[in-house]
Amino acid sequence: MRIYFSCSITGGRGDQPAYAALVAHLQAAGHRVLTAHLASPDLQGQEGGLEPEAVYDRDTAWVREADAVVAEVSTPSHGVGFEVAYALHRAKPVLCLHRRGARVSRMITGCREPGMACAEYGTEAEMLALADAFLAGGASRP
Ligand SMILES: O=c1[nH]c(=O)n([C@H]2C[C@H](O)[C@@H](COP(=O)(O)O)O2)cc1CO
Repeated sequence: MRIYFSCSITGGRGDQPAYAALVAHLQAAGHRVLTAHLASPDLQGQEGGLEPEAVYDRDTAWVREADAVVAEVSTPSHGVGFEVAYALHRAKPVLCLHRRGARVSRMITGCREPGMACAEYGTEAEMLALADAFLAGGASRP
């Protein structure tokens, strides 16, 4: 599947190791992660020179191209929240994953839009298993 992986940049990069593990796992399973670069530890260097309009146009095109969105939402991020809503309103299945105990907006955890799934994990292995289950079944929902 073509997957738009979404994660915090401006909101903070404290969960970057989890982003990297998730993207590597999805790629190893044969998925095409359109935004794999977002998991990189030196992302700011790669994205820093881009104009905001270029980022917006590129990323919204990738969301439209994707079969599903997998977002790691433990670290609050305007961009991730926007991408989640943008995807849902184009009937893309969305999975929002967050660490147990992370403070996540109730606009995410309370969202009951068609195609939306939200799950918490305790360990990295649990996070990966949740993503697998979503892509194997839940991601086929309209
Ligand atoms: O430079 C960027 N490149 C980029 O692709 N994004 C997108 C992808 C991420 O899933 C999301 C992160 O948003 P934010 O920067 O508000 O945390 O927005 C966001 C930025 C910076 O706002």
